[in-house]
Amino acid sequence: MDPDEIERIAVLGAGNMGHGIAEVAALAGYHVTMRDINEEFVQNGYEQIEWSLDKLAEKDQISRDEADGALDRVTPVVELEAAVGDADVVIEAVPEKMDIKKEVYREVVEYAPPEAIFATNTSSLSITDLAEVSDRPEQFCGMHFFNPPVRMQLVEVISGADTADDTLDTIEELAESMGKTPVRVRKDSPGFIVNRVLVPLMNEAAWLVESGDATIEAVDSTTKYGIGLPMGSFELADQVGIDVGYHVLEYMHQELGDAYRPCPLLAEKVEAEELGKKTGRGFYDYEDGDGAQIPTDAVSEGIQERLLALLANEVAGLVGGDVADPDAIDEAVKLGGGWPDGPAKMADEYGLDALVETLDDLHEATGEERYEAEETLRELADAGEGFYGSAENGDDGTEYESLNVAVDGHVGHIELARPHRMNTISEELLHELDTAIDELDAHGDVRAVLLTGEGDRAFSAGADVQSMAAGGGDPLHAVELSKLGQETFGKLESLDAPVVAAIDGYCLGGGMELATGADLRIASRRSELGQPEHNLGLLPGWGGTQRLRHIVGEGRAKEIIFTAERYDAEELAEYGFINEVTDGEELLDRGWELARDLAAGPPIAQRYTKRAMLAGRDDTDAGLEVESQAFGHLMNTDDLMEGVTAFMGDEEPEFEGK
Ligand SMILES: C/C=C/C(=O)SCCNC(=O)CCNC(=O)[C@H](O)C(C)(C)COP(=O)(O)OP(=O)(O)OC[C@H]1O[C@@H](n2cnc3c(N)ncnc32)[C@H](O)[C@@H]1OP(=O)(O)O
Repeated sequence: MDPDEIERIAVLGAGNMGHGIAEVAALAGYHVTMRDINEEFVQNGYEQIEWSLDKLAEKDQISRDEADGALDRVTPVVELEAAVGDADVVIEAVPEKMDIKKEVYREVVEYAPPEAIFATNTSSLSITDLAEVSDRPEQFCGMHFFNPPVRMQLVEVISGADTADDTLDTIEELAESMGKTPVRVRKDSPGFIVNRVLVPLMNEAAWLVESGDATIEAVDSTTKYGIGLPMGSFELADQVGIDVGYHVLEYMHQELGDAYRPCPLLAEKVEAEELGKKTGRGFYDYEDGDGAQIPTDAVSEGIQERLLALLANEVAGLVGGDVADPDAIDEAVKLGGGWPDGPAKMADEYGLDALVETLDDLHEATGEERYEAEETLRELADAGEGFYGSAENGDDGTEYESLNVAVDGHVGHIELARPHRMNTISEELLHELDTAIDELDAHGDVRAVLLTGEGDRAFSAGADVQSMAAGGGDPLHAVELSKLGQETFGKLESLDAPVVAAIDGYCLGGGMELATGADLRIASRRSELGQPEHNLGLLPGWGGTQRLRHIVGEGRAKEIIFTAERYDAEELAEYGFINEVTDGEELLDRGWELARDLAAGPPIAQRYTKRAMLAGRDDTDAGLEVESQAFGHLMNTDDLMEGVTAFMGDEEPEFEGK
């Protein structure tokens, strides 16, 4: 089916996932029938959609008209025939039990049009087994959304044994049209990508404690502050539900063998109905205790190596089994798990040879199958390579992980590319930004720079507080980190080419300090800006105590820093921080327009104007000296001749920077 032909989508199941998927589809403009087995369930789901759309409109993430339009496109039904009778795509999100799902498909085939594609939102069950009970295995695939669908970017698109490539292409385009990022899972393998990585990690965390080799505290401190994942392993298990992870693990154990034998510690928790946050108690106590309080200083190198070794082995299993490539695995886990880096990259950085050695030692000591190194992993380690090849084989161009950097005409574009972490600024991002600024500066064609944040939630929510806390907050390291931010943003500020920051969404803390380094700032109306560092007991340590006052004046700078309030774009336009406020959908176009206009300006005059203004900040005489010297230099330039000639001839000048 051609993706453009899709108009009507049936979503089966109005529970958490079902109503979330229905909402996302309706927001993308599709007509959606949402079906559940009784009036109460389906009505509940509909009310949840209404509530969620309302929240999005309240937060200005969509307009009120868009919210109303999306709700109008959702029809709640109980009759299956009414739900699927004229559907182009049927997305099934009924309970995660093979027999319930099969029963649904047996009925659906009676009513759905023959050309309709079936997509199941299962998180781990076999697509091939489910497809068998339908009458169209080649038009059947997995379409695994993450919870909550309206906020989570990732959709795993999974091939069954007989799925046609066309079907996968269409469902990927459908996911894209819903604003999601699809990642293809080439083979129907238990847990697909994200669960195949996260669930064994949870199991190994439990085995570490079960065997007496580590405490929950140390494992979570290492996971969060050593490896840098968003949550401790036990904290994550409590968040997701220990029973949920346990059942996926049981299924993997059954399908993939003893390497996935669930740790008894997990079984005990499930038996005791201590399932995590939802029951008030899991590995942490959320009712009578303080929940997950994870120390920053209990990181252990041994635990880190063991967890990374397990992760590397899972990645190798997926790559060797031709389920997915390392970059697809990394993208899926970053988007689905909110990880700052993917497991393949982390394993490469650690060194696959060291991780294989760890696995071999553990295998020899315990005989446990999960420590048997995958052939793919051993081969790569023996060849001195990583999942991404060897460093020596890399090409000359810089590869960025946390940024997207491109040159379009005379404009260099730097996009902060950690949308899954609100484009927060990690140390790695600062280093990359430093490199990107140098590269654009040295690039012969770049005459203006545009700075943006990927995604629709944040320009940047500031320093990545979690990675800052890593290492127990070493003061000497923090001094260096502060200097790194100051210098990098200073480099942007003193770049020869003018810089435009186009701000959409949150622009907080270090994000605002970064924007302060730009020459012009435009922001969408819904943006919220501020220096909230005092709320955290910090100060704006990336130049914020100095640079902001030059733009808004000392009084306003103190107000912004001391109150730590969030300001809207209009207010900061009044303070002189924002040059122009636009509607959300116009921001990017306007940013490009402005950057292109500046790129068409006289480069030498622009460069010296920036230098004179910077030099004169604290020393007007120094600034005036730079200004007069520059004025003299300009007399001798082709650009001056071009400017004057164009003016006299009433034409647009074409400056060349000579
Ligand atoms: C020298 C420089 C110093 C600094 O920059 S210090 C940091 C200054 N920045 C802040 O204090 C902002 C902190 N963040 C927030 O206040 C809120 O977030 C927002 C207002 C930006 C958004 O709120 P909401 O829409 O309710 O989303 P959510 O659930 O709070 O955040 C989504 C995910 O993003 C993570 N996150 C947000 N900001 C940061 C940050 N600065 N460092 C690390 N993570 C951050 C959260 O934890 C969460 O993650 P999960 O989905 O895994 O729970």
